[in-house]
Amino acid sequence: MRTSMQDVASRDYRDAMACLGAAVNIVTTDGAAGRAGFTASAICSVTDDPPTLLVCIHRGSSAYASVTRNKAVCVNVLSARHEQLSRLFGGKVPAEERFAAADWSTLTTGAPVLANCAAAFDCRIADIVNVGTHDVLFCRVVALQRSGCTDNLIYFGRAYHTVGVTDPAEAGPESASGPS
Ligand SMILES: NC(=O)c1ccc[n+]([C@@H]2O[C@H](COP(=O)([O-])OP(=O)(O)OC[C@H]3O[C@@H](n4cnc5c(N)ncnc54)[C@H](O)[C@@H]3O)[C@@H](O)[C@H]2O)c1
Ligand SMILES: Cc1cc2c(cc1C)N(C[C@H](O)[C@H](O)[C@H](O)COP(=O)(O)O)c1[nH]c(=O)[nH]c(=O)c1N2
Repeated sequence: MRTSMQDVASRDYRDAMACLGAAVNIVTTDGAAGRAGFTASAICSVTDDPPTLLVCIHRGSSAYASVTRNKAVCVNVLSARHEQLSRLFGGKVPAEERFAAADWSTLTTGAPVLANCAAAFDCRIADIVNVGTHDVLFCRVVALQRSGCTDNLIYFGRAYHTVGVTDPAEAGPESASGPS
């Protein structure tokens, strides 16, 4: 199907975006404005000098006030075994219940860092740009956590998939490779 620029409805846009596979992350924050976190796929690297990534957050998200007031986030890149955790942080579950489901530490900003995630980027928010329903957060990386980097959780075609080699001993029953 071809659609011209002027007819692009948000539903058509989302249907096309569902064809763009993306890594799944849990973005967390903590500080005076409280602890919060949400699942996010709209994240990418901006520049390595200074190390900066961007995160798109819906202004209606329950995490929005805490994230923007604390001005700090940790981007926790999920591994294959984190599908269930991604679902918990994907909406409608109270923050305490989301965080109770995993082990967390901190690096520099105090934002929660997920134990054994593929990588964690601890960031201060350097700039915020409003675009439509979302804010684009430009996040300066101030500390890192890296682990084995063996596998990733991917969202594609409105379903979870995995890439890389997953240790069967670590994988949960829900994290088999392929759509779920
Ligand atoms: N960037 C986002 O805010 C974003 C991304 C992925 C999923 N979601 C949310 O997760 C839920 C399930 O999503 P789904 O992929 O199964 O079906 P969907 O039809 O809602 O989304 C398909 C694709 O469109 C994009 N998208 C969805 N909602 C968006 C939004 N509000 N702004 C910008 N891009 C958006 C994403 O790339 C998503 O994978 C929905 O509530 C969706 O809004 C939001
Ligand atoms: C795979 C996947 C990917 C994303 C999301 C969901 C899922 C399942 N969501 C939605 C987001 O996680 C959800 O809306 C928040 O948790 C807000 O819900 P609550 O307001 O907390 O109930 C989401 N939201 C957002 O603001 N930016 C994003 O990049 C994404 N990406």
